[in-house]
Amino acid sequence: MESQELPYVLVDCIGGRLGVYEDHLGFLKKRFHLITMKEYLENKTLLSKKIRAIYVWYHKPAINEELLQSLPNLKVVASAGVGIDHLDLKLLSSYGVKVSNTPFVVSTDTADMGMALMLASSRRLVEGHEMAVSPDTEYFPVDWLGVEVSGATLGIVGMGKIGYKVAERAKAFEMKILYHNRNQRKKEEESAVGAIYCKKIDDLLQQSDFVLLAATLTPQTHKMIGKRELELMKPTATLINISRGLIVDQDALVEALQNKVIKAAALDVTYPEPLPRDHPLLKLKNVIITPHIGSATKKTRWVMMEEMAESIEAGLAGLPIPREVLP
Ligand SMILES: O=CC(=O)O
Repeated sequence: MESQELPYVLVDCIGGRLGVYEDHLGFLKKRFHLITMKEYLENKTLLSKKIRAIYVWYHKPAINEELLQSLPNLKVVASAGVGIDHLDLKLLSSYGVKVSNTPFVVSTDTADMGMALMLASSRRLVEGHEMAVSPDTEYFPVDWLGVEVSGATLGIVGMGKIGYKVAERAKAFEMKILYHNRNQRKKEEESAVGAIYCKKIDDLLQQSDFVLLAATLTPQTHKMIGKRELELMKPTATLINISRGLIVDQDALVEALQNKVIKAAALDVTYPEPLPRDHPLLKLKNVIITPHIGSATKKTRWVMMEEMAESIEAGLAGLPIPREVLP
């Protein structure tokens, strides 16, 4: 097939680079004619009617009404990952645009990331590494006490696919597992991992040594962890967030960490991302921040890309869209 016959798909640039892995380009370019946002904006008249799909990676490009109005032949938006809080599904549907995501493939890696953050924070891996490689620090390991993960109480907020996978891992660490979720899991699912349901989040917050956030961002969960909730946590507890930054009131978190209301935080997500370089969270020793890399392993990112391509191809062929997200 000639490249001009391939469907035109809009992608964005992130930090001046194409928001697509180098390794994925060969696969994608065989199927699609990729147009960057910059190319599109420079050549709107020629391109607006040609673009039929948008490939959304790391929440980019932002899709608003103005963009939708300018793309009369847009049929599919394929979004990487499970969260779709960056998309206005009703608006997209009103323009006849179908949406897909990649909800299944990200769970294992994101759960691994939750465990990695919990272990890294509790055993002070980042601080320890910095000290161990620093040329002018005297190496004095007896200072480096952490807290135990094995046998501690883990409270999982949001027991969907990712939360449940965290529970499976935590079971191997002999943790006591509490969870809070809109709906209680089936008894057999609870007993398979030894998880105890807390209908009231307060009970979970008061008892947990580690509170791990794996809830979907919705208007109901927006800033659900605020000053009150942080004050309910133990002063020895750590907050881990692998879902979305906006689940937490970040100003309240900064205050709680500065005043030792809680012990520490380990965050794969913040708002905004990245944080401004002078943000107070970046100055705190009891905080670990990673750049939203829950699903960032080579294999998973490849499958995500394949699934997105598959959804675009199906949508453009008028077939049912795998993993379609309905408004
Ligand atoms: O943030 C990542 C995802 O939504 O999968």
